[in-house]
Amino acid sequence: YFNMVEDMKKIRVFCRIRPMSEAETSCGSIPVVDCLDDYSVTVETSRGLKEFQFDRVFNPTSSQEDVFQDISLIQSAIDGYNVCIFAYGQTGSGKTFTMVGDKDLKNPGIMPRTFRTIFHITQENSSKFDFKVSMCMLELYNERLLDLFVSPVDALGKRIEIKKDRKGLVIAHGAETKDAASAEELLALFEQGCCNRHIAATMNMESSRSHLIVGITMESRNHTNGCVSYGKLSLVDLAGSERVAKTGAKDEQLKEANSINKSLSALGDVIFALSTEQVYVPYRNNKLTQFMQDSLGGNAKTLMFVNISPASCNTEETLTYATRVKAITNTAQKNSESKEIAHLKEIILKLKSGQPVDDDV
Ligand SMILES: Nc1ncnc2c1ncn2[C@@H]1O[C@H](COP(=O)(O)OP(=O)(O)OP(=O)(O)O)[C@@H](O)[C@H]1O
Repeated sequence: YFNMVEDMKKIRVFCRIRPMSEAETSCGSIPVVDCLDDYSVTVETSRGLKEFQFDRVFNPTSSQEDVFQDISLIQSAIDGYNVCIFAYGQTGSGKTFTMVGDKDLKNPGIMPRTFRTIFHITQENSSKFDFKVSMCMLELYNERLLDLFVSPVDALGKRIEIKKDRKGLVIAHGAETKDAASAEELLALFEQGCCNRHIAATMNMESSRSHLIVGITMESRNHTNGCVSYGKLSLVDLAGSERVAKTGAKDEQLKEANSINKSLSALGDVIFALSTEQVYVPYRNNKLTQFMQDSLGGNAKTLMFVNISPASCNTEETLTYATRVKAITNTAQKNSESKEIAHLKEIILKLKSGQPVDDDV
């Protein structure tokens, strides 16, 4: 039943408003973004109040737990679906905070919490299934994929190609894939990857100017009938797309910004094509969308965060991002609260509380 509910909502957009930063307050900016309820955001603009709808809105006081509690897609990936969760938004809007957490992981975000949840679910089901969990970790920098499980110098000498494997999953051919038997092992692999990313940053590849891609593959074998299913979870922390004119970027920075903008607009085109049910979906236009191909569209489930700053100095960017995702939320909204979904939700609640259900769906 859980997957039936999730099936009806293939792309969902959550909005997270971060608190005002010290820099914003000290330069005289004021908060102009408000949450009307769990689904709507208003932005005060010089042309009046603009309202935007999302599948869920998190306000500046929402904690990392609150955000993670609303993500139910980890179970879907373990059940054999391809799932993609990513954060999108202006530079400094809170993408890394949402996806990874703060610097020393005192306030862990979606990625570390996901590692724990995967093993929590697999342990709960270990009497019925054998599970195998593996992970690859990549950085997309200036349109080049780099393996974060090898040293940055070695990574530069490696060629990584995006291919489909025998099971039909998209893989980064040439990149290391490591198995993990516990949440701690998965977290240790992730920290190793982050460490290589920091070293690379000191070699002039600033990490916030690159996209971080974590791919987790989950294989489950049913003890009773021997059936094997494969699910893939792609967790992506996208680089911020800075407006080149505003930042006055030059040479190398300009190349980085252009490359980031290229992959973000390719991703935007794919999401738009999917949400408007176009026949042709332009996955092959960019390495980012090529890698995410099996986790966007088709049977895959996508959760996109749009991170925004509440400050008046960022109103223009906030409006741009909110407007860009409007086409998607409109479609998602249409699918989200049908009678069938409400009925299935009721059944799930009953099952959770141990009450009997009539199987008349
Ligand atoms: N919800 C939040 N609560 C508290 N602090 C936050 C929140 N979101 C972001 N921050 C803080 O705001 C700052 C910028 O956030 P973050 O680095 O996540 O932005 P970003 O969108 O990933 O930026 P970039 O595109 O440059 O990588 C960080 O210091 C972060 O800790």
